[in-house]
Amino acid sequence: MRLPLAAPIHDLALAEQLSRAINNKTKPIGSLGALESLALQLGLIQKTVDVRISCPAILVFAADHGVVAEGVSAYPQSVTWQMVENFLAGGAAINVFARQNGCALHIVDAGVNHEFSARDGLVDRKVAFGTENFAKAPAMTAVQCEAAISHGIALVDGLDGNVIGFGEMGIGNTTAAAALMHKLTGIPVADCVGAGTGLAAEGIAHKRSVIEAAVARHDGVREPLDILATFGGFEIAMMAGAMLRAAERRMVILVDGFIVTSALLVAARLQPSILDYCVFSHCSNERGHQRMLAQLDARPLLNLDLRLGEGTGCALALPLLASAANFLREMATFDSAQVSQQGE
Ligand SMILES: O=C(O)c1ccc[n+]([C@@H]2O[C@H](COP(=O)([O-])O)[C@@H](O)[C@H]2O)c1
Ligand SMILES: Cc1cc2nc[nH]c2cc1C
Repeated sequence: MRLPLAAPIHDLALAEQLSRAINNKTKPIGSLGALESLALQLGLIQKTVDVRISCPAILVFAADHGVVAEGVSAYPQSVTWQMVENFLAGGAAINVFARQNGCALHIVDAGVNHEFSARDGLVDRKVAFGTENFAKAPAMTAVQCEAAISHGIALVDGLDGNVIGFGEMGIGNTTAAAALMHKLTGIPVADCVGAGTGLAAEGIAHKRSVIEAAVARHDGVREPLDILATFGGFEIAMMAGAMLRAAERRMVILVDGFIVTSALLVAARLQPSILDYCVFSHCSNERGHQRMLAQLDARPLLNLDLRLGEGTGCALALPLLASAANFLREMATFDSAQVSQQGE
């Protein structure tokens, strides 16, 4: 399988041109804070000072996880397909926020343990009816893992816009994400596990022991793609593939919470330059997300104690991304508005 290549966005001359454009706007230097760094990043990604957000889309990747058989989630597996139906009916939080912000929403069945009837709005890329239980066997075969990555790549080729937001739905996927985090960063499992959909302390301790035992069982696994196949999920692998292709196409990658960031961890091990294209929408309340973000040197835009997933952080951060592009394109300069500069 040929993996997409992400070119670094570094360009000193353009960075200077962008900084000059940002500093010439009618505001004290630096006063738009994180929006200024965002505008600079957008300019470097799009290779222009004329930055714009066009046709943003959020993709929600849904899949099931065999490891739920170990009792690692507060909710039953059936919630995955039931929430997919809710997405298709327009009633979930992500539907509300995407509608509110004029963002297209695509629901992808990456591997839900349910037979859906075909219909508009559901993108069928089912690799299998859920992964294997990684407490007992690798979650997926290498072939399944490659299939999921390839589907992710192809899905991005079908998009017209220049911003892609990542969301997911999958009961049990915080267990997969925590295992990936541990394997890819070396951070102790205890610091990677959290409440997920709402486990109490006892449940979190059990989840930790399930992951620790599985990590010991699959001891020799070292390479990022092997780690992904052993502990990941179909939605996580599909997101990793889609992220890699999005960066190759110089799209902005909007990152949601703990699970989406775990897919990015995998992708960044394969292609470190992918991080140049990422905008981190928020810091999730899931324990572990803060440290995961720190591993990636990421500064999230929002801190709202969200822990929902679905791409909700992306939808909420989208207006900030638009504000960054719009201030750079539309604000008057000191010259054009005849406003005196510092010390003039
Ligand atoms: O995005 C997050 O940071 C996040 C944190 C905790 C839970 N979730 C969502 O909750 C589900 C996984 O939780 P769990 O407890 O079943 O592993 C899955 O559908 C995720 O979208 C999402
Ligand atoms: C109801 C519900 C909605 C979700 N959305 C994302 N993960 C979820 C988990 C549950 C349990």
